[in-house]
Amino acid sequence: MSGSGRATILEEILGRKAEELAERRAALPEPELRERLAAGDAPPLRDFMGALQAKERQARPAVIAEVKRASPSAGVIRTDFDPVAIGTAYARGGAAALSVLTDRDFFGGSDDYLRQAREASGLPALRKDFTIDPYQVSEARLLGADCVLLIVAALDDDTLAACLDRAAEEGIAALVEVHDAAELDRALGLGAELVGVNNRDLHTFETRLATSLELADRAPEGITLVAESGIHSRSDIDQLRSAGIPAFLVGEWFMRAPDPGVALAELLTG
Ligand SMILES: O=C(O)c1ccccc1NCC(=O)[C@H](O)[C@H](O)COP(=O)(O)O
Repeated sequence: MSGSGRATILEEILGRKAEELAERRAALPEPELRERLAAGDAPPLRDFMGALQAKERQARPAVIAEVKRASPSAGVIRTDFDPVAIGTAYARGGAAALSVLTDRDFFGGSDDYLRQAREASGLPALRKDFTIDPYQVSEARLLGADCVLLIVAALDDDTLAACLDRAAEEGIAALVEVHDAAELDRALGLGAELVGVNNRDLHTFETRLATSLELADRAPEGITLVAESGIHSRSDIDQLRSAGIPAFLVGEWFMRAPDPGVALAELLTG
């Protein structure tokens, strides 16, 4: 609970996520989930990390383009929401990878949007959701995700370590999201290799590009950093790149554009 005694939005989301997890486990118990994976029921994996690094080698910013219908901070963002059209547009516009919101209650997302956008784009995809248990990592793999989001502020060290282990076991990447130096140190201490710095304070919704700029200096060589949230322009990207950040996660800017693929291409070409 926050200092004011009222639950913050992150606490609210995590409370609902625990209920949803119980519902999902009842519908597909973990042993069955893992049997389905062992039987090869998941789509073939795509190399998420490789896609970010390939763009790095080509000296172009690697953009993870987000498929997001709504958010707690902005409400409904896109009314003509078509994940197939958006995924196709992002592939055409030069995305390195997709991020697809699957949380239904707070972001209007769906597991189907992940399947559909990934299939239409041919790109590796991050399942953007609130992971609180290794079950969801295996579930993400079954849905076809190539990467899962692990938000440090939402996890204690044991659970974060268990989720990272499960991601390694399933062969999928983990984007470990931090917002301050203490969270970055925790992520690195547990061996995270792909680290997202969220410029959005998940308690207040304020976005500050400076968050990524400040934390970039603290990340050692060999860590792939992704700046997330509040990125709107080529000059934002150039500023972040000059601090050594090679990859960028952009949602709302593209989702509000008439053609998200054109908005992405414009961001890439400046
Ligand atoms: O966006 C929100 O309102 C939000 C609220 C609570 C938890 C997470 C939230 N957003 C997730 C994200 O971090 C963004 O979708 C992502 O980084 C893209 O940000 P943007 O380009 O600003 O849409």
